[in-house]
Amino acid sequence: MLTVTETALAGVLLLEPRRFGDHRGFFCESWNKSRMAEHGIDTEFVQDNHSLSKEAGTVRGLHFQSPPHAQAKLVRCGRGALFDVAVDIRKGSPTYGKWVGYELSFENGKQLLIPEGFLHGFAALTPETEIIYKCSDYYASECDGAVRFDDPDIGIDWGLDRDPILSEKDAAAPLLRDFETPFSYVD
Ligand SMILES: Cc1cn([C@H]2C[C@H](O)[C@@H](COP(=O)(O)OP(=O)(O)O[C@H]3O[C@H](C)C(=O)[C@H](O)[C@H]3O)O2)c(=O)[nH]c1=O
Repeated sequence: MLTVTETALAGVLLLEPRRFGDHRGFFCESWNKSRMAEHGIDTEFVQDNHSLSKEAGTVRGLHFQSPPHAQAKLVRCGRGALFDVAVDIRKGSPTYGKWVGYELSFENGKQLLIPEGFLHGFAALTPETEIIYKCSDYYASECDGAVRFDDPDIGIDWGLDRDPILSEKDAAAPLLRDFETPFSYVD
């Protein structure tokens, strides 16, 4: 009912809930607390987010919320397709500054679990891309933080074939080297 795949970043997981297809379409339990616990995932989610990116090439990120309102996220694509990215920013982590990215789409039904201590961002790959994601803490604007999506020290390959559409906040975000991460790695 749920396939969980580890990634190159410990704690970042790729999830594929089973879809029951029939002549009408499909049914899928997109999130099941007990099923997640069977895979050792006990993240408590408190807020669902949903955004629409009208144009392909829209990039939102790289964002985080600092403690005491750090957020883990469970991300999926409600419509269209997106390239979802997580970056490890835990001081002392063996994978500090490293990233992983996966195509999440309505078609493939894949989800990405991103723990606290990681940046999150995505690029819309199609027009009218909708992202839907669970957060483990509430929005706290005073804890909102960002790093530039095109930080050369991180080196994300977004697969964009055009200049990205960014918010003013994202266009003005600092580089990783210019900011003190609020997260520390715990082995
Ligand atoms: C995130 C958030 C935003 N807002 C309000 C604040 C702004 O007035 C408006 C747009 O916010 P923002 O431009 O930060 O939205 P995104 O650029 O999509 O940011 C999100 O995109 C990346 C990919 C993330 O992972 C984060 O959840 C979040 O940073 O929604 C809220 O009211 N609650 C919220 O939880």
